[in-house]
Amino acid sequence: AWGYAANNGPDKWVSNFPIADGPRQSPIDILPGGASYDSGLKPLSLKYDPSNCLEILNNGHSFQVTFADDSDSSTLKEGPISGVYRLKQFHFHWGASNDKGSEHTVAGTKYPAELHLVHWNTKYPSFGEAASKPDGLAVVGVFLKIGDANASLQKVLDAFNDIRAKGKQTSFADFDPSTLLPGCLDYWTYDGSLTTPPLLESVTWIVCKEPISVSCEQMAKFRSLLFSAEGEPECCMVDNYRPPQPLKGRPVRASFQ
Ligand SMILES: CC(C)NC[C@H](O)COc1ccc(S(N)(=O)=O)cc1
Ligand SMILES: [Zn+2]
Repeated sequence: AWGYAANNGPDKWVSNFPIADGPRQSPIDILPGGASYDSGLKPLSLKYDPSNCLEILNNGHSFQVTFADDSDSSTLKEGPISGVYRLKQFHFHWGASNDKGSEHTVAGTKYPAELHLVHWNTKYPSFGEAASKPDGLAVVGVFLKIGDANASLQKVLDAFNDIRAKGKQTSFADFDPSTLLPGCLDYWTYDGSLTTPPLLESVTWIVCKEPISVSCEQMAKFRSLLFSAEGEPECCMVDNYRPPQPLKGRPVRASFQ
């Protein structure tokens, strides 16, 4: 099965997922100078209902917080998208040290971690259906930068003791993911893909320019999770990021000047 090790990592994915060499793969290195300001881009409209928060789980690649998506109570609208997209889950990617970990990079700069808020287009019946459509998903990416401890993030990290190993999950209620968003919602946007297998080219990427803070101690907590399941040799969950992929002529637009 795919992973992030030398024998099953990003350079090996193309053998089982040939779309890995496709025309709209993610992540990318964002060059601010190469992005074009588009005054037609609207501000993001993110409205989340904490009561939709269901559980937190270690899926062996990252940890994710899953939301009830059977109504339009936690949604993304406006921005570069048309229609209504529902929040399905959020998760992170991070490094073994603070000099790497994000998937998108900005003029070559890597952040220690990156948050992904995954939404699906309600013109389709489900996340699974939407995931195979070119306009099926919209993922909001937020960079994490070393600084003050993040009180909102700490609530998520406090649940880690129950999900240390692959396959573990626990209930996680009443969390408002908007508390993880930066104050300024200026963004870059481009057409891309899932950054893990099946690497489907169905994602409108919306990457926030402003990072949120995370402390060194909080980053250490991320690194206490395991890729491995209980009873297997322990393997720390670190460096679960795909490196930037070729832009292949895609435009990157900016919502700000
Ligand atoms: C094809 C569907 C049904 N299954 C997909 C699977 O759940 C993985 O989903 C995802 C969802 C989001 C991302 S990312 N890092 O691009 O935000 C990657 C994989
Ligand atoms: Zn992701």
